[in-house]
Amino acid sequence: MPTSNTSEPPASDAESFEYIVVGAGAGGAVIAARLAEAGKRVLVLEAGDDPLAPQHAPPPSPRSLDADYQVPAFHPFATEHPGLRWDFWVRHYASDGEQQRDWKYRREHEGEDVDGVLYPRASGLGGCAGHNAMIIVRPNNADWNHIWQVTGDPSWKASNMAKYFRRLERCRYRFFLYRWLDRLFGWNPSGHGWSGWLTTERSLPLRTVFDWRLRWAVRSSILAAAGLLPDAVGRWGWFDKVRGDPNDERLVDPESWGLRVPPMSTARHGRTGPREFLLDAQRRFPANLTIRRNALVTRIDIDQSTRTATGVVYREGVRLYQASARPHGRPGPERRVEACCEVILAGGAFNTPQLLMLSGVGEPTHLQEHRIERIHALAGVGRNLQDRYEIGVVSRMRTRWPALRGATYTTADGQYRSWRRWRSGNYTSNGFLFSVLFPGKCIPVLADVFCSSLLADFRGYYPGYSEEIKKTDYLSWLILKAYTHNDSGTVRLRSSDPLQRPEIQFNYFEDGGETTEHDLAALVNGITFVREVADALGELVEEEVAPGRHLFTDEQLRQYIRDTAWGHHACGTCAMKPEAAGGVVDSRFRVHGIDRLRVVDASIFPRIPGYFIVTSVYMIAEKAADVILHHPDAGRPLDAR
Ligand SMILES: Cc1cc2nc3c(=O)[nH]c(=O)nc-3n(C[C@H](O)[C@H](O)[C@H](O)COP(=O)(O)OP(=O)(O)OC[C@H]3O[C@@H](n4cnc5c(N)ncnc54)[C@H](O)[C@@H]3O)c2cc1C
Repeated sequence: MPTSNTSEPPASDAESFEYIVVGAGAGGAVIAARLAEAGKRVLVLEAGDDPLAPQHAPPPSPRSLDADYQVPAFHPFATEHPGLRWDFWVRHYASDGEQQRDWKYRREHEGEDVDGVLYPRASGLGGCAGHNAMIIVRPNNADWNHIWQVTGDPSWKASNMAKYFRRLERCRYRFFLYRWLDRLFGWNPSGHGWSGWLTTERSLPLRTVFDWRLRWAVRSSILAAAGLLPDAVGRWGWFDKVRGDPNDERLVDPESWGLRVPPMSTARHGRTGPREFLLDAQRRFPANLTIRRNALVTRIDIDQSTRTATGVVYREGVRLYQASARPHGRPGPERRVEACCEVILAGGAFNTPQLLMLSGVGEPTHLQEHRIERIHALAGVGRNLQDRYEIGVVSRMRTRWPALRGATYTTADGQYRSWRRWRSGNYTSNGFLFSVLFPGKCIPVLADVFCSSLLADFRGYYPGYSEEIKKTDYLSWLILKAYTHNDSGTVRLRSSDPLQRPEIQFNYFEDGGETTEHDLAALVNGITFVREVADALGELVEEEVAPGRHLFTDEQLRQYIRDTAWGHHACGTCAMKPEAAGGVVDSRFRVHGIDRLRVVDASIFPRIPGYFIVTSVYMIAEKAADVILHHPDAGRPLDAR
């Protein structure tokens, strides 16, 4: 019988660190780097490898892992690269009939019974920040104030959280005078950071500027979009004043709608992020930071009598987790390592709840189903799974975009050479042109519909989707519904085998009531909006291929949305709320009822924040470092407290 934990004293020969961080993704890498900088002895255990300097050769692939990781335009290929990818298969609906209406649904894939829709994740140093689209958009103030309301902890107030964005960012796309005014006089109206670890840039490839057709298309779309927004003149004034910057503090919340040009997390137009920060911290503080790759944590060791996390158990091996590309390596023997201060979980919204449940923390009947010995009953583990709803409106153009001539999205073409030699050209961009934000219906002030245009054929995630990105005669609008009302998704164990993926059920549009109607209505508005913008392109467009203009009534569009929506910002499965309200962690990231165990990743959000989630994850990791380091007991082993 698989038991999760014992109350035996730890083996005396086990290695010991002050902090053990599980997972080196957006949350884990940042907190580990900050703790190591502060002089703590930290061990990072990461199931994946380093994409740029792998310990083990990645599985054979025609594509270069190095380029897919670094080149902004190659991010879709990074999500399908066997050296990085973790494929999850998720259900949007419990009913088979409803689920199978989605053409992206697969019953079987590569000889495996998958029964779901592909949900890409990345494993390796940087986690999903190693394959994401690098879009950096800070959340609204309302998101932090909501956590303050839920927890009663005033340190979550937006006015306090703003400093974390400044701390982490190294903005390189706003007027340099701002940097000096901040440095000399402490005057910083834009709220940007100038010397953090996350470089943010924008890209404006000359080829797109010189492509008259694209220029005309962008101009016409912007004018059409601006004309559709209320108070077009006032909003244009704001756009001009802050250069369409979604991260300018003056635009967060009350002015959160209008036209935007989101920046990317790139340094000299190559991907940068938590991986680079973590490795830099290791270079600066080698004695403090140990990083073990290809190390899958299978259990948290929790002392039953004191309910205290004392360490973790892990297994070494290449691509051990079933979500990784095959071939899977052979799992090495179980190894145990002790944390004399704390264990910090940062495995992401799917893996952190899985690990807690495997370790005996979760809903008692569910643990019993899998014959896992219960350490602490915590019903909220794996509940409250949330995501955006996303929809694509895709048009085929009459001719190819001249700016994309010769683009093969491989290392074999001139555009790649131009990126590699000069860091210039189309591949410096992630493909997004500009975005429009507006309130879809439900929240009158906060924008909840985020529409972005990109030069590609993109209709969601399914095996091989990245090949479609190579088409050079398409324009897609990605409509993202923020502040969705669905919090009934779940992550549950499929088995007690830690190498198996959990069962993920999003329960889309679940409540069927007014709030579902709000979400659907907002998405219908999004489709109508981008269609009107696309109409401004007149003869340039050959045909709308998805949804297709034959679908035009509200009812038809709602059904289309239900059938094809997807998401990629999963969060909330270890929510920061009081235990009685279904919470898993308190406002100091501590797991309710278990001592010396924290969670610092996307799973802690009680409500899905903002529009793109990774900036919020970076900010909470910065906050968690403050919470841990400024606590009077920080760094003191338990028996000394
Ligand atoms: C395709 C895609 C594109 C995206 N684009 C954007 C974007 O442009 N902008 C944006 O803001 N957000 C984007 N996101 C979302 C964002 O990148 C993620 O939400 C964010 O990285 C989540 O951070 P995390 O720390 O919770 O988890 P992750 O970044 O997923 O990190 C978790 C890490 O933990 C490791 N791990 C898990 N379990 C274990 C274990 N048991 N033992 C050891 N290691 C373990 C994993 O290997 C992984 O490296 C995108 C997401 C996807 C999937």
